[in-house]
Amino acid sequence: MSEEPLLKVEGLTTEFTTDNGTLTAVDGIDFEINRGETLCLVGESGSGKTVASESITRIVPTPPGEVSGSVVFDGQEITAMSESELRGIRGGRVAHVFQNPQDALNHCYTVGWQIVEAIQTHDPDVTKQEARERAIELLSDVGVANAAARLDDYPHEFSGGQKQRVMIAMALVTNPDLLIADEPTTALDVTVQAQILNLLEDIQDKYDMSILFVTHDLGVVAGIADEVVVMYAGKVMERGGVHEIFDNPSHPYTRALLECLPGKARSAEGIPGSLPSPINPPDGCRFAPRCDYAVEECRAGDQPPEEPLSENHAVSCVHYQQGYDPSVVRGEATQGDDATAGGVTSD
Ligand SMILES: Nc1ncnc2c1ncn2[C@@H]1O[C@H](COP(=O)(O)OP(=O)(O)OP(=O)(O)O)[C@@H](O)[C@H]1O
Ligand code: NI
Repeated sequence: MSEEPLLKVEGLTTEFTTDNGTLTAVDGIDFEINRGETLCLVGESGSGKTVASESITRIVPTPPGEVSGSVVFDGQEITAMSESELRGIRGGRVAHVFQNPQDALNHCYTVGWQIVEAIQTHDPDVTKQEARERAIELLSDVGVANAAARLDDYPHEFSGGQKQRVMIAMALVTNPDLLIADEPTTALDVTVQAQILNLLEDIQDKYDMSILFVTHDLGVVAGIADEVVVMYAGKVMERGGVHEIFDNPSHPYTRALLECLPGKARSAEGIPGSLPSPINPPDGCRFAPRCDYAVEECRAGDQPPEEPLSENHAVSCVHYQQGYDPSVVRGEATQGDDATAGGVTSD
């Protein structure tokens, strides 16, 4: 019998009431995160990754947002919890790290003061002295050199990468089971990015956490993910283990994202076209309007059901359904087929 996942999300849907109508940012997505594992939620800007990750503990603003579906965290249905019960989980067993550490740190207080404050808020029985010692330990754990001395420095005395380390230290205060990191390296330069990714891997082991890593950059996914969920316009396009996704990318959207990585065919321009309106999404596969391989069936009904490709790999694409030929979307020439794979745009 396999161990129950730490997080099990089913039919997660988040809608916003706007002046122009109801905007569905996340439209019935499912995923699971196993203990000690990292799941990457990846997709272009506006796909609904942030909203999905913030809907788990409902830190998404409600209203105007409304979250539905099931979120089971460590065996407990948390969607049914009251605001006050949820507060115990957020910033506790589930911690968040965001893209811009400067927005989250208070400029007026030393970094040490802020960590001590977080420690004492979490556990009022901890003395100031104990909290300071713990803060030094945390800062060392996240790789801040001379942690004891740096405690009395203000945020502006830290570089961007160091500030992100401080934010990670703050997230670790409660010894969370799940760390949700939303584009934590996007604002950093490439070398620092790599250091922060390594840090996350190190502390994941030390603190025995699961990580939900949100990014628009498939390039960072390979190094950190165990599992990958590719999102587009509020829906899941493809999911699988990191090897399945990189060695056998199957949805035209995933394949297009890979083509946009540095050094690849579309690295300069990105995927042509733009996301559909989340207020009035197209019928059929959400990606069909931008897909080189869309046929009539791709433009009708709902998002196609996920077709299993292997034990840990599934794709929501008509071309993988029975009666269709997936080689068309995979750029593999089919025998006796004169249609050019890689091809014809239908609009
Ligand atoms: N508070 C809100 N009110 C109304 N619409 C919102 C709100 N927050 C997000 N949205 C909309 O929800 C959709 C998904 O946004 P989200 O921020 O989750 O995308 P994302 O995948 O995280 O993109 P990025 O890579 O840019 O961070 C977008 O269309 C966005 O405009
Ligand atoms: Ni986002």
